[in-house]
Amino acid sequence: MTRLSVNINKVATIRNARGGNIPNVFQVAMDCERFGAQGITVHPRPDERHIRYSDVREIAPHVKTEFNIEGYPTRKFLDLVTEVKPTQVTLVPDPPDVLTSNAGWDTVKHKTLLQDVVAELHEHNIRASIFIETDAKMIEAAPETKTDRIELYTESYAVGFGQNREQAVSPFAESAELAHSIGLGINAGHDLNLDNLEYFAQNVPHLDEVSIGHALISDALYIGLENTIQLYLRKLQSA
Ligand SMILES: CC(=O)[C@@H](O)[C@H](O)COP(=O)(O)O
Ligand SMILES: NCC(=O)COP(=O)(O)O
Repeated sequence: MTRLSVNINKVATIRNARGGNIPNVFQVAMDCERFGAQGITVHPRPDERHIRYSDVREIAPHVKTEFNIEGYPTRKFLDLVTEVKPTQVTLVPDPPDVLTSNAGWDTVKHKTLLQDVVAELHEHNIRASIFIETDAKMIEAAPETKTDRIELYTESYAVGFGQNREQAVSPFAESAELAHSIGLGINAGHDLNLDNLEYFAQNVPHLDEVSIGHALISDALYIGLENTIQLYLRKLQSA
């Protein structure tokens, strides 16, 4: 079954808004696992607008499921991840000032950079994943980086889901088949939610993990974190 990795960035957004330690990001990570999450995802951005480097250092030794750290591979980011050695690092081509992730890697143009970074992650026994769009050329070039997985950037699916779900999901189903055929593991994320997740998981084969944050934490404001995680898990179980 596809693993659910809960992205807790937005818990840190609320914490930072008042400058204290409420909500306690570390405790939320531990509770997400207790409520059934099969992974914890964080995205420490250069401006630390939400997840701080100190959060990563506090959480890392205590995650019992899988710890996935996302980010652009600056030296500072790589020093952090090779220090804490999470299960997985997801490389994202985000410039520092971007509102949120909005593009996948150009695996042709940035082949050498990605090869070097993936090699460094592997030296520290960290699984590598690269954030990518449903572009066959980009996916076909991904194995040359030696990455273990790709993460399909699912914003276009979320945007198109309401209009025409079949049309929205088909590029992702095709991309997953292609990726699987060339030996890549398949993750997915960005703007997945309670409405669109089940159909995605039913129609995208070989899906190892989804990482979900913004919608899940927003849902938890209404129905509670434990109920929310259980609902997302049931969507994946019924797929
Ligand atoms: C890579 C990805 O799609 C998400 O991790 C996204 O980057 C979330 O980042 P924000 O929580 O800063 O929007
Ligand atoms: N990799 C996607 C992720 O971690 C969370 O994205 P979102 O659900 O906050 O859009």
